[in-house]
Amino acid sequence: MPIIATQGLTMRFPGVTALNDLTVAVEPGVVGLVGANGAGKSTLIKILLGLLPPTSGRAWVLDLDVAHQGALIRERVGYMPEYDCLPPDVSATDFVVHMARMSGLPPAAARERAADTLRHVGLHEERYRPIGGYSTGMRQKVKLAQALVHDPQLVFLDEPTNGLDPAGRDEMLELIRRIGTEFGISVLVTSHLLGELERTCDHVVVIDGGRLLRSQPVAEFTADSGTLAVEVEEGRDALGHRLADAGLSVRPDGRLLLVDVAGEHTYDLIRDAVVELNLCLIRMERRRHHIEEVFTAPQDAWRQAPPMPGPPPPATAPPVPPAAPVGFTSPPAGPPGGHPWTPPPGGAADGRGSGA
Ligand SMILES: Nc1ncnc2c1ncn2[C@@H]1O[C@H](COP(=O)(O)OP(=O)(O)OP(=O)(O)O)[C@@H](O)[C@H]1O
Repeated sequence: MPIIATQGLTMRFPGVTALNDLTVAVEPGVVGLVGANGAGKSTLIKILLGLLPPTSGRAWVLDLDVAHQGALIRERVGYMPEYDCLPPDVSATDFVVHMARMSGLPPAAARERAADTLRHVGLHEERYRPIGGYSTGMRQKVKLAQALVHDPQLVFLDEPTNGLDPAGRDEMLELIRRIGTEFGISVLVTSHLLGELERTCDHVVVIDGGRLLRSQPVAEFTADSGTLAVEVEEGRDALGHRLADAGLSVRPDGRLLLVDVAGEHTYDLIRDAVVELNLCLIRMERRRHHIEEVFTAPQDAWRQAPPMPGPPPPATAPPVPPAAPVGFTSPPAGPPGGHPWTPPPGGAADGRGSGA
């Protein structure tokens, strides 16, 4: 059963469409909801909690209809809002106990659950101090604790890493992961940072301008790219030209060469070229996609790669005419859609680069 499902969900505010015909379903687990600022993430959460009626469309949370069963949804779902209005004069313990009582727990159970939850989020030591003296990271933990205290089936965490330094961010992401794995609570976590969701989530939903861009397991986002990253100690360019001569599609990327895998023989060609050129191979590994590439078409990504310099002319040879290496090193003379170091159709380039 999906934990969340929407069908043609649309939310229009005066002058802005926050959600635009959004249809998506997500299964239990740790789910990332990602989109730029203003993409519609918080609006979706408010609709899912039954707090904001959509302009049109329908939505269900834990099989409950947001239009009629908002109160039941809020009993079973915890919510960590993006912004806080925590009472400064109250301790974390008193605040979280109060929230537990509001959720219907009796006094003793509320105190026990609050102590447990504050310990889980890492606020055990400071729990009796007034919240007004807390750092941003501690305030985020209080918000997280109050979302978890009534033992929900599902939590909505709206930008939980906002305002945190790198160490605080890592700690929060680790906590979120544990909520899903150790406590078995499903999580919907929003972020505008794709990279941090890659480590934390099982599934990612990407929205852009209120529309669904993608909904996919993280493993599919980060599937094998079909590219080998090759690093040699010195002689990157010589190796690149040699591999292109051999008919491989190869381009530079910093210290690396990225080689499209055309079959098992690709490995043999690289090995042979390294040996023939007497180079020191540091690594050769399959590349995985990064989740950020969702926003970058593959051809754009390749265009960002700096064009490879042509091979330096041998000291004794006459200078290479400027036009000669173009077919080998720059895209215009190659096949349509080709890229640096892709040899022209019909096979290898003239071989001037090889063995340089
Ligand atoms: N109550 C409202 N009245 C008018 N416009 C609103 C209202 N709430 C949200 N919006 C608009 O709807 C769009 C989506 O806002 P929303 O807060 O859902 O985005 P978000 O993805 O959560 O962004 P952020 O990451 O900045 O929090 C924005 O253009 C926002 O200005």
